[in-house]
Amino acid sequence: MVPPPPSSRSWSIYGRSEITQRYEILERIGYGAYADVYRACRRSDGVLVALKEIHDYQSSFREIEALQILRDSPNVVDLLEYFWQEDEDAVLVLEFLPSDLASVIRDAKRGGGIAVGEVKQWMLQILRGVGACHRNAVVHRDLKPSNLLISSQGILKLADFGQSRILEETRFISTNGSPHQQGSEIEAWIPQQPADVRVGNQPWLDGPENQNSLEPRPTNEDEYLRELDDLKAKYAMEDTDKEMSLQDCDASCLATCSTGDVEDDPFKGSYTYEVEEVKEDDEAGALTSCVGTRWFRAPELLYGSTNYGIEIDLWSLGCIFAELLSFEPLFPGTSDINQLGKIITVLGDLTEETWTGCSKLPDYNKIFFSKVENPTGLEACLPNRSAAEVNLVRRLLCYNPASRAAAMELLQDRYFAEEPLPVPVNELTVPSIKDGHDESSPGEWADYRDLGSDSDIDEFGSMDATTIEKGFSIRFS
Ligand SMILES: Nc1ncnc2c1ncn2[C@@H]1O[C@H](COP(=O)(O)OP(=O)(O)OP(=O)(O)O)[C@@H](O)[C@H]1O
Repeated sequence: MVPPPPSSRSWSIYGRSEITQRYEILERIGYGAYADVYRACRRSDGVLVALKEIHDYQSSFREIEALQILRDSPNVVDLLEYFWQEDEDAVLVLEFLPSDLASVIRDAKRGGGIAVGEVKQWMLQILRGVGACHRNAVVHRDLKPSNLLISSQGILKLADFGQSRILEETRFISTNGSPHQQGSEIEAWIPQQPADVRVGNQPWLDGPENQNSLEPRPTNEDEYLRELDDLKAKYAMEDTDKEMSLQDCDASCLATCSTGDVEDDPFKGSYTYEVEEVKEDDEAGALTSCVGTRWFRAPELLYGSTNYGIEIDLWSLGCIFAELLSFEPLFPGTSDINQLGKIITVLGDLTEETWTGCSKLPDYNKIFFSKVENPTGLEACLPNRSAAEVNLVRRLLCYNPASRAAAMELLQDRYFAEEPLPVPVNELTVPSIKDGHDESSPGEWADYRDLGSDSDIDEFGSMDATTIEKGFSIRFS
């Protein structure tokens, strides 16, 4: 999504005395779909911080909740405090992290690569950060290189939890219905009570609306297991409802046209999604499929799944690792359909043979791709990389979400124990300049970033659209 021009932004942070008394705001350093981020100096001790002013209630809530849960994780950005008053945007005070993985990749592309020992250390830190999220039942839902921030000492930290969700038990069940075989995650079902770091008087947080979203967590295991049973029953019913209301297609972002739309524009559904960007998860707990930046979005999301879990982060991780190894985005799709096409061209057909149960995905029977006789394969996308490196990426980029290796599992991969060993963190090369999204620094890399977000022009290639019972089907070649 293209953010509003600076002139239409609130800039309200400068008028917030409770903030400006404690922090000197130095400059705006970035913005995203929902937030403006400023570099600031804490008046009491001169420490640099990032002030993230979030313009969306739900994003604020999600980011604060996730960061509280993950507050002791060394590879997750530190939330120092936050300000949130009624009728005002939330402002999060975060540790200031001057660089990010996108800049590491940019510098590698421009100037001769990254040593294998450094690649391994970046990967280890990413895996520890993602592992911490998943152990705590937090699914990030927007992992990409520019959300992996880096301190000047080389410590990499996951940031931007505005799209994150705390998962309930059912989200650890893979979409094909079998329990997820990731032992370490089982204990992580028990969500932790977030520590309270509220600042100031925030009575509205205790009102009924907020009690709803910050539900008290069960405190002991019996209580928790009882809640799981309730949830299972609830989601079982919900899934049946979804099957029956498939033709409404209102929860998916791909080819969501009804027959009525065909007359106007068979691809209106896709365009609509581009404009709407992130849809909300519904109140009953079904997740939206419209999350994350497209290039890093898992195939089940592209096919409209609303019943997914940590596995979508693992797919993103595979794309990030591939980019770290080749300095090029692996699947740079220009539309959701084009994105799926790019994935299938490399990995081969997505069928019941490659992922049992995929035909039940909401949009699976609406989009058909011609059979890919000779998939490109990951090796060809990662030229000059070792078999161990390709294998690491392959363990993440599995069509079947349940087959994707967990972050904690990958930490044990022999790749990290083989020579050359990961370099110590303080020997990593940290780019001194980060490419922001700021208007003042447009250019090649900014364009690169924009391409990854949901934008506009679709490249469909040749296609046939035919009317079917539930709407229409599109066949691409
Ligand atoms: N702790 C931080 N230290 C330094 N810079 C930061 C920090 N947090 C965010 N930024 C900068 O601000 C930019 C926007 O922040 P962030 O990605 O968190 O916002 P967002 O609105 O949620 O973005 P997106 O549209 O990518 O989801 C980031 O790309 C980064 O450059």
